[in-house]
Amino acid sequence: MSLVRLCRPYPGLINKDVKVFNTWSSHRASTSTVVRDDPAPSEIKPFSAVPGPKGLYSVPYIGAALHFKPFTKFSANEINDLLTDMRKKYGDIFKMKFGKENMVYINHPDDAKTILQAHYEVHKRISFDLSETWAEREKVNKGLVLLNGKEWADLRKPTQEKFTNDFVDNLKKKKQVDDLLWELNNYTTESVGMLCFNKRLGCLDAGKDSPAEVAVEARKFMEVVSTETANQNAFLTKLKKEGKLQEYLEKEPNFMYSLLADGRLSEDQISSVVSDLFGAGIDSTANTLVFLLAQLALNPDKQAKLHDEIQQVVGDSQHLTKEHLAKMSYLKACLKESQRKIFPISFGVLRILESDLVVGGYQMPKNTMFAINNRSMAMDDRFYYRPTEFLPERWLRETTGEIAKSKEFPFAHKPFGFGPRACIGQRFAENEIFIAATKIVKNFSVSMPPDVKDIKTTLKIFTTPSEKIKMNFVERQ
Ligand code: HEM
Repeated sequence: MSLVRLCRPYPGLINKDVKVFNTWSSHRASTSTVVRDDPAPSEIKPFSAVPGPKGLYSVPYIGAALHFKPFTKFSANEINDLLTDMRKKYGDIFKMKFGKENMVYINHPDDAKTILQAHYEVHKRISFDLSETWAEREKVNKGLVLLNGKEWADLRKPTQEKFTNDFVDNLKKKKQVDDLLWELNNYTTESVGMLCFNKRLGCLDAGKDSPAEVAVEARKFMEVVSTETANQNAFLTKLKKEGKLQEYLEKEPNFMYSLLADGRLSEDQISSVVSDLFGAGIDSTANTLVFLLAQLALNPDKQAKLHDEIQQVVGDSQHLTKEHLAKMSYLKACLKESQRKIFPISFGVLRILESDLVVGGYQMPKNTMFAINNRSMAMDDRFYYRPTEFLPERWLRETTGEIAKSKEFPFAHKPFGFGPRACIGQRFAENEIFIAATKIVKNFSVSMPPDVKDIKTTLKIFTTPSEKIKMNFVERQ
């Protein structure tokens, strides 16, 4: 099983009959350039009228390949530039061949809203791995949904802080790192490993073979998951027999126990849930942290502003509390802005329609595949003031005027997706990122070599830097 399969947030495909549901876009933007009227029913156009490349480009499989080198200037890695080009040519909705199907690309927040808010019963997924057997995993899905919410995200806060401190101590010794993503992979593996297995994996211990290394190799990765699941199961069963389980759980809330206690799930199924979480939780958060720290390094004025906020809110306190985090609006704005500048999911948020739907004036039939082109919207000056700049201020509650126009288009930026199948790890990831960023910026001034002016990315499920990121960590006095 590939790590892509484990990490991808778009597991397999299932088919069920669903009700017909019709709606059309209702968002009203106040910015004159983007106000759009809902079409009268007589004006609704058929799917065949959705614009897009035609002729050879619409031949299954071959059509998609013709958009790339050597036929055009775009490499596969530059698909987002190609899509932005297409938007300029065809407008906010266009379709292109994706294998043998059509993929409809959505470039306007109104239409993104219509699609994300539509009614989905089964949430078919667009799979990147044809060997996927979702039916197997569907049985455990309810477990995942039950886990959605604040409680389990809070489970690991105290230990999270402990190993964030270890991570910071390591950085104090190192002073600079040549591969920031690798360091952060260790941090996020430790973090999500603690969530999944209730124990430290030792990723941050000097001189030890890092489980993060193990995690990038799929076979060993599954070994870690199944061994730890079995260990955890045995441990909890022993506590239960000894009558000590309740006491243990009160002191040490346990994520895996909530799955084991569910009774509907076998150990294999729990391994499957946990491997999803473990896989999805490593690359996603590590890359997001890399880009956040890189943006702060590239924008020292914003870093100074964040440091001021941290000093004001946290001061000399050794412990970060949730009250501290609640007050740090600039920190949250920095993360949101960093995710806007570099959208974490390379392909954007994807959906398959389960019933007919009018989107942007077109009648889209059931089973239409949509890609919300978040990256293109993020750089669109109809929705963002000076979109190429890192401006966390645009997200602050008190900011008004043109700079804040992004707040009128919440559906342009959904880095964790939306609705019942939105990211299950959002709160956990945000906590992890906020704690790490606060501790790092509190302790260090971060910078990159002076010749680095921007971050280039490469196309993976989770957007990742195309080159190793070197970062200096200069301890603050
Ligand atoms: C910054 C970090 C992360 C980002 C940006 C991110 C983003 C996403 C996105 C965009 C989706 C698809 C949502 C949709 O289609 O509406 C998703 C799904 C998912 N994410 Fe995350 N994620 C992150 C961290 C995590 C973590 C830490 C975990 C686990 C601990 C996790 C577990 C999952 C799972 C299991 C799904 C599939 C949910 C389902 O299909 O019901 N993610 N994520």
